[in-house]
Parts: sequence; structure tokens; C-alpha cells
Amino acid sequence: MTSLSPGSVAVILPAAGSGSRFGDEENKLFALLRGRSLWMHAAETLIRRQEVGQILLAVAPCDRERFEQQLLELPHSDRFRIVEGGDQRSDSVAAALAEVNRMPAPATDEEAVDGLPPRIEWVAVHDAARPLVRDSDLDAVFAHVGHSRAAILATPVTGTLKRSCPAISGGSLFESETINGITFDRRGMWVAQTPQVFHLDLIRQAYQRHRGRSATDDAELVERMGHPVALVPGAADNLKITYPEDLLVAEALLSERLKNSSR
Ligand SMILES: Nc1ccn([C@@H]2O[C@H](COP(=O)(O)OP(=O)(O)OP(=O)(O)O)[C@@H](O)[C@H]2O)c(=O)n1
Ligand SMILES: C[C@](O)(CO)[C@H](O)COP(=O)(O)O
Repeated sequence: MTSLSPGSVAVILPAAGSGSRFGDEENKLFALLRGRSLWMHAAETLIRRQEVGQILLAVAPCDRERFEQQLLELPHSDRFRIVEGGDQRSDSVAAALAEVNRMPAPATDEEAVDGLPPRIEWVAVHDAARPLVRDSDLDAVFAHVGHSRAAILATPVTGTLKRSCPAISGGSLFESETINGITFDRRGMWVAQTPQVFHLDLIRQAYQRHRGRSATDDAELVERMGHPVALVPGAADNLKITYPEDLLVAEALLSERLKNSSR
């Protein structure tokens, strides 16, 4: 596995969603997790990585000022850039992608090449709503992408997969149909996480070809080009804060981690 050069990764944090399933008036990314906005946890983990040269936050216009204020509390705040997100997650990612390499990442002496900041070669798209991403998972996905040019974190499906279909019996609204079993072995089923990491040219090409057909993650756009995407097993606790109860789970997980790290 090859390692990525210092400062060669641009992280895109899509943070412009409406959080409708979370149900708060304000952006769910400002919900507090161990006393600070939940988006700041992954942002700090990522900006502290030597591979990461810059972070582009895609935000809604109404949240821009609040993100600008809060990012000043993070290390290397000069390496952050805020762009305006869009209606779909892919629009937010596209807006940030357009700014990669337009933002000269300040380089420390050891990162500068001929006195210039390192050029970005890789893009890691990470949901700002996933606060608990582990350095060990980042090590793994960064190591894989150097070889495959496209790699995502994912976890195996653990339950029985059902599909809802209109009720025949006239009783409930929907009835369930099991989709794993003989025809669909769930051992091959994974749930995609983030970061999803790509060579800059590859993800740019994928987004140039994107004609708006919905895609809930970035890997799907690369797959549509026929380019393989490596699945890298990730920790089950790299959860996305979608519903209010997810925040309670994240709080408990983070408390446990901090307790273990202080032992
Ligand atoms: N137009 C959008 C939609 C989503 N996101 C971001 O993509 C990540 C994953 O999306 P999700 O968890 O679905 O967030 P929301 O779209 O806000 O949630 P919901 O679907 O419940 O409205 C989040 O960090 C969210 O802010 C974004 O940047 N732009
Ligand atoms: C990108 C993603 O995290 C992969 O599982 C997920 O699709 C984003 O959340 P959404 O609810 O689909 O917008």
C-alpha cells in the first residue's frame, strides 16, 4: 500500500443539508457533542492529519457566518475554505470540488515543494455528520486509495435485509419481502460510510459526467464510469448523525473512547 504525500489531500465536508430527519430548527451539525458542534469533531480529526492540506466546507448561506466563527476554534483554521452548498449533497460536493487547488494551502516548511504549497492530488469526501471517524480507518482508506485511486469506508450489513412492498392482504400499508437469502447473499452487502477518497482527476471526471441523476454518495458517480471502487472495512461506530437518538449513541461512544484513552 502506498502512503499519500503530506498535504496532498483536500477534504470536502458536505455540511449544507437540511437535517429534516433530525428535526431541529437549526442545522443538526451545530448540535452539541461533548460540548461542541458535532461537525467540529471530524473536522479536527482530519485537519490534524499530515496528508490533509486543506478542508473545504460546503455550507448553506444561512449558516456561513456560524461556521466561519466556529472554525476559528480549530487548529490550522487558515487551511479551511467555506463554499456555498447546493440542494443535493452531490451539488454541495461539486461546489467544493470546483474550489480544490484554487485555494493555496499554506505549507509548513517540510510540506513545501520548491517553496510552493503541495499540490492537491487526492480528494476525501467526508460527511460533516459523521463525527466519530477513527484515525485507524483513515490510515486504512488512505493506504488503499494510493493503489486503487478510489476507496471508501464501509461496514458489513449485520441484519436481515427487507424490502417494503404494497400490502396484498389489505392490512398494513406495506408488507416485507426478504431480499437476502438464496438470491442475495448478505455476506456481500455493505453499508457505505465516509470518507470516500479519490484521485482528484478521477472524481473531477465523475462529476463532469454527472448529469443530475440522483446519487446519494460519490462512489456511485465513479462506479457509473466503470471505475472500480475499493471497499475498505470501517468501524461500525463511524455513524452518521441522522436521527436525534444517533447523537445519544455518539455521546456514549465518545465518552467511552475518552475513558479508555485516559487509562
Ligand atoms: N444538499 C445537501 C444535503 C446534505 N449535505 C450534507 O451531507 C451529509 C450527509 O447527509 P445527511 O446525513 O442526509 O444530512 P441531511 O441531508 O441534512 O439530512 P436529511 O436527509 O435528514 O435532511 C451531511 O453532513 C449534510 O450536511 C450537504 O452538504 N448538502
Ligand atoms: C454518503 C453516505 O454517508 C453513504 O452512506 C450517505 O449516503 C449520506 O447520507 P444521505 O442520508 O444518503 O444523504
